[in-house]
Amino acid sequence: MMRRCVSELARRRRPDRTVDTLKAGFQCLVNTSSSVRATDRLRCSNTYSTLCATDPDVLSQEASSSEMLVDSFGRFHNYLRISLTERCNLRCQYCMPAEGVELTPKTELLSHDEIIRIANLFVTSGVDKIRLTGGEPTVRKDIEDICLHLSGLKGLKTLAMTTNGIVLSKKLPKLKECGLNALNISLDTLVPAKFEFMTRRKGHSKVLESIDAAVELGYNPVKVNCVIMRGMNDDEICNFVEMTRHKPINVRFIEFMPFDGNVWNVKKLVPYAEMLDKVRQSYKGVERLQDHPTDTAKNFRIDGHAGTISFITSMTEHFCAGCNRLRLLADGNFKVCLFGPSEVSLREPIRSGVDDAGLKEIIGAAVKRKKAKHAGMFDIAKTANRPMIHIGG
Ligand SMILES: Nc1nc2c(ncn2[C@@H]2O[C@H](COP(=O)(O)OP(=O)(O)OP(=O)(O)O)[C@@H](O)[C@H]2O)c(=O)[nH]1
Ligand SMILES: C[S@@+](CC[C@H](N)C(=O)[O-])C[C@H]1O[C@@H](n2cnc3c(N)ncnc32)[C@H](O)[C@@H]1O
Ligand code: SF4
Ligand code: SF4
Repeated sequence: MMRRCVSELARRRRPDRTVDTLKAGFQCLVNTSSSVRATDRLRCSNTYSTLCATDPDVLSQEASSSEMLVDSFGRFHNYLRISLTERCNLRCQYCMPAEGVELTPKTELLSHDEIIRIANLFVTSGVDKIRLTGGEPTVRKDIEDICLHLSGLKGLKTLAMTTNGIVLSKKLPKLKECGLNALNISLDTLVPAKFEFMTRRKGHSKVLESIDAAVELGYNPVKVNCVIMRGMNDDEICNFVEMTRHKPINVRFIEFMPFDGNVWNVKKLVPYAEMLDKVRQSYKGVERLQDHPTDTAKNFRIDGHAGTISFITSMTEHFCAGCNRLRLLADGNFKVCLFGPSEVSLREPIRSGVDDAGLKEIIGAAVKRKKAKHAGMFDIAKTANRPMIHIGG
């Protein structure tokens, strides 16, 4: 069965199909087939390699990429999320407890130079996309300098940021000059009073200003991240869809996920299918787009709208088979899965004088231990992880 599927992939290979599509198809087969024996996995993996062997994109990727970034399911990780800080100028209910979180002492946080050293190691090994997150990345005083150094790393194509937009509009022109070329801004409500309730802080109009500033500066699309919680903002889904009518933005409705201290409950989760239903009841011509195999989002266009909408369905339809993401936390811990509790420190070996080969060994071993998929929302909710503000999404 497995062999037949892989040959089918090979037979259907066409120049207009990207290698990523083939790779994701291959990964889905491996990850979803519980009956696949190790020998079959190997055979499939070889078939996949043969499929790709003549593709110039793959040849060049393989020449520059490292085994360190491939996990035991054949997933290649080209996307590193770096959490720059545990601090934030908001206190979102879904992300952190009201009383705040324990902060790591400053001496145990990665320095600017340590961040650049680790990022450089990943980029020279094949990472071509870095996302800066937090906490709130824009509260770091050296954020422009960090962007400048990271965007200068040879081989990095995308330097992205996820931000709450509170102080972004002022900083954005400089950040763009420093090489920030992709932007996701979080906004969960269009009602100022609700914003204050959800984030426990003021600043709604500043976030709206930042979204407009980002559009004016040519970020396209500006992605707007909207965590939907039942009884809180699920009545605003269509108002957010309306924002895409004239603005070239991509509004992404995110299923509420459980993390330490965010009082997750399945009753507060609005499943993807229900959100999509709501949109379809109010809009005609809602059409699914072709997603990239490594996308976190399921993407849709709506007839006549300048922008698009998406759903990030981590809880009801996970997308782990195409996972290409790794995480470096502000304290220097390396985390291979958003929901995997296991972490390994890169800060300690660096401060004990490890060389790059030693660091690569530590990283590679952690990547190889990565699980095929997360454990499911009910198990995740029972397992100790960190508060989201420490992980960065
Ligand atoms: N389950 C899961 N959720 C993720 C992962 N990466 C990001 N998310 C969630 O997706 C939502 C949006 O995250 P972003 O920081 O905008 O990152 P992204 O979705 O990778 O953004 P793009 O690179 O623009 O696609 C947040 O709720 C994240 O926690 C992941 O690897 N697994
Ligand atoms: C942790 S924040 C860090 C970056 C920045 N402070 C911001 O809010 O955009 C990264 C992303 O995770 C999302 N997020 C936080 N807690 C979440 C949760 N419990 N479920 C789903 N998404 C969550 C936020 O909405 C944001 O888009
Ligand atoms: S989601 Fe972002 S803005 Fe909100 S508390 Fe968490 S880190 Fe801060
Ligand atoms: S839950 Fe873990 S394996 Fe699944 S997509 Fe997210 S980081 Fe990747």
